[in-house]
Order: sequence, then C-alpha cells, then structure tokens
Amino acid sequence: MHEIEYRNLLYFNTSCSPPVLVDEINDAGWNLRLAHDVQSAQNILLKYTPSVAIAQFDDTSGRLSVPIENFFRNVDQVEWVALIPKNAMSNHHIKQIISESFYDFHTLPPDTEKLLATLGHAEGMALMKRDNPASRQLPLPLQPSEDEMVGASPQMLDLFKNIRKVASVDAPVLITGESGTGKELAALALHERSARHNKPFVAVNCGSLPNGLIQSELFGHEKGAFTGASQRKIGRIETASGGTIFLDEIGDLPLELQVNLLRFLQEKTIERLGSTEKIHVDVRVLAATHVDLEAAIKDGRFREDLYYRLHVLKIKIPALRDRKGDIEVLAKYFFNKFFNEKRRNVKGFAPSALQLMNHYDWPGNVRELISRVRRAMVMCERRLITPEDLDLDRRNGERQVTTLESARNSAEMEAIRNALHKNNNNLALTSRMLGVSRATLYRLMEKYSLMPKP
Ligand SMILES: Nc1ncnc2c1ncn2[C@@H]1O[C@H](COP(=O)(O)OP(=O)(O)OP(=O)(O)O)[C@@H](O)[C@H]1O
Repeated sequence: MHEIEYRNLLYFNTSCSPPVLVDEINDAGWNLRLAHDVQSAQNILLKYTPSVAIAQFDDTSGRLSVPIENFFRNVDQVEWVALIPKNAMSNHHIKQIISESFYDFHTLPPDTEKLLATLGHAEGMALMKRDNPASRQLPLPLQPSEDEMVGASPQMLDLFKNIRKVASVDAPVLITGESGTGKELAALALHERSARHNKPFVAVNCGSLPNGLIQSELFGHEKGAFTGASQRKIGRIETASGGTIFLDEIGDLPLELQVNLLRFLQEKTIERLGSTEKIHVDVRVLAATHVDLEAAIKDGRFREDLYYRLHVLKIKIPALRDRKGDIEVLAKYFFNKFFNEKRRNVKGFAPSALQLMNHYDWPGNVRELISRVRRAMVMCERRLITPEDLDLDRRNGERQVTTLESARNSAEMEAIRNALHKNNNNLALTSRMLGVSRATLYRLMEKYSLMPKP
C-alpha cells in the first residue's frame, strides 16, 4: 500500500474568523498545526520545523501588532502563504508585509485546488533554499530591548555568566577588549545587575577630556579654585554617589591623576580642587581599557599599584573576529533594529554578504558592524543586502582566511551547518551523514555555536 508522507504545516491564524480548508489541507498530505499567537507559532516552528506556513489575516484596516509584524520579518525558515480578505488588498500595511515576507497570497475564501498547488510550490521553494545553506538566516530575539547585549557564541555566553557573577561583588572591575567590542555596554550591564542598579551610572571617557580639565571633571572644584572657576562644581565621582562610575580609556588618565584615583579607591574619599575637605563618597569603580596596561606599566605610563587596585576582578571581551558565531546574530539584530527606523524594502542579507561578513576581520568590532549594516540599509537598492552595499570588498573577506586552521574551521562549521539543516537538526541523522559520532558532533556544535536555542 502506498503511504502518504505527511509534512508539517504551520497555520497561523491572526484573524478572528475560523481557519479555512483544514480538512482539505490535511487530506492532501499536510499535518496542519494551528497557532493563534506568536508564542505558539514559534513553538510549532521549533518543534515541528515545517517548511511552509499559512497566515490568515482579518479584514482590518489598521496595522498588525508589532510582535506579529516582527515575527513575519524574522522567521525565514518557512515559506509564508497569506490568506487575506478581498478588502485587505487596499490596506497598504498588509500589502507591504506580504510583498516583503511572503511567498504568495490568496484571497478568502481560497480555491482549494489553487491553494494546494501554492502550498506544493512553496514547499519546493523552501527545499531549494535549504539546499543552499548560505541563504539560511538565523532567527532573532523578537523584541530586542534597548542596550541589550546580544551574543550567542560560547564566548559571549561565558561573558554573560561572568557579568552576572561579578555584578554581585562590590569591588572594582577592569574590563578589557579592543575598541568597539562593547566594554561600555558590559559596564552598564554590570551596573544594572548590581545592587546599585537604582542609583546613577556615570560614564567618563578619560581619553576625551583635556588634561587640565580631568581633575575638576572627576573630583569637582570649589568656587575660585582656578581662574574661571566662578562657582562650585560637583565632580563625576560625587555625581555617581551610591551608584557606579565607569572610567573608559583608563590608560589615558595622566599619572598625577592616577594618584588621586588610587587614593579614592583606598580611602573612599575625594577632595574637590581648591579644598582640603575630605568628602566620603560611596561609588563602585568600573574601568576599561583597549590598551595593554601591563605594557603601559613597563613604559612608566601607568601606576602598578593602581592597576592592581582596579584589577581585582577582570572581564575580557573577545574581538568580534574571534567569536564568529555572533556576526550573523548581531547583523540581523541591528538590521531589525534599524528596519523600524527606515521602513525600506530591504528584506535581509544576500548569502554572499553573510559569507563575507563571516570571513571579514572586523577591526572596528561591533561598532564597525553597526555602521556597515546601517549604511547598507540606506544604500541597498535590491531586496537583499550585497557585499557592495556593506562596502566589503570580496578580496578583503577572502584574504582574512589566513591560516590553514581557520580555513579548516570555516569549512568544518559550514559542513555541519549544511548537514544539520538538511536533517532538520536531527543529531542522529546529521552525525551519520557527517561520519562522526554523536559525541563528536555535539562537541563541534558547541565549538561553533551551532547548538539550537532552547
Ligand atoms: N554584544 C553587543 N550587543 C549589542 N550591541 C553591542 C554589543 N557590543 C557592542 N555593541 C554596540 O556597539 C557599540 C560600541 O560598543 P561600546 O561603546 O560599548 O564599545 P567599547 O568597547 O566601549 O568601545 P571603545 O573602546 O571604543 O570605547 C555601541 O553602540 C554598543 O551598543
């Protein structure tokens, strides 16, 4: 007897009307899984990994809710087919979503034969895309919050763990990492998870203040302390009272002020410029540097005793090129963030752009990635962002694979990704396809941050 192979199909009913043609769709060999909200639709996607999804809309004249809208934009592992009432064709908003994110649409009530044919074609398209692994785009958190620290690589997961640990201890923390890796964001995350979160977080960039001003900026001054000091000024350390002060580019602090800072760390008191009164201030100090402070100590530019005071706890943020697993995640995160700003017709990244981003060296780290994505969204004239829009020269991307080890790693990661995708994340089938044990596959998935999100 010929057995029908059932395929899963998500039916996301965003409307108040009942779903249509449920029996007919099931009879045609689909396993229809019904969802009425984003959460249950997401659960179905994770659990049953369908390749086709139907979305039914109301004849509303208004907008879809933001979570639903984001959901359609972010979920690209399925081909969407829309069912819309005739009058929704005049709704500009619905038309935009459908033209950007959907494979096809039918007006309600749909013709059974035609709808089934569309579902078949949509499945064909989904399979074709699956065979082209570079076109795979990562799902994103749906509603990113402001100042959220994003990352999915093992290095970032470790960092999040360390931030939580260090946040609860009221000692100075030295945050190191190249420029643009997110040191200030980490400092803010630390403050927000500490007992001081209801008190001020004050950031000072020691490198951007003129030498003559730093002392009064940090410690304040009394009226008449120097020419032009027409009134008393409260310094940043005092402003942060009860909370946290973040001293960015601490390596740029002049030596004579390093002494004052050291005294403050030891005695918890400050003296305003022009006064000898000691004022007690309760502030936690976080400091960051992108320069090698140990080398600065050897050169006599940084005090060793201050270094050890600041270095009680240490957090190191890895460069973006050393956590490849985060590049796509961050690129999609910022794409999503700026999308609502711009409302352009750009749908995502071309496979070639993603590939190049993954191989690029990112000397300016996350800050550079943000500005390239932002620029690309403005420059892009097609539906998908290309390497040219990102201003990433192809040779540059390729040139970054300098060592045999990194070339081998890239190839290994790509092969595992392909196989996982082909086998719908089934580990037994994937390990068989790759000719490795499940334990090895598991280890490699961890190494390349390919573990599915819970
Ligand atoms: N993991 C991340 N998730 C989201 N945004 C990030 C992340 N890391 C950095 N950013 C963003 O990148 C930009 C640069 O980060 P930040 O200013 O914290 O870097 P920095 O290491 O302090 O740089 P510098 O040493 O030049 O001061 C900011 O806009 C920040 O919000």
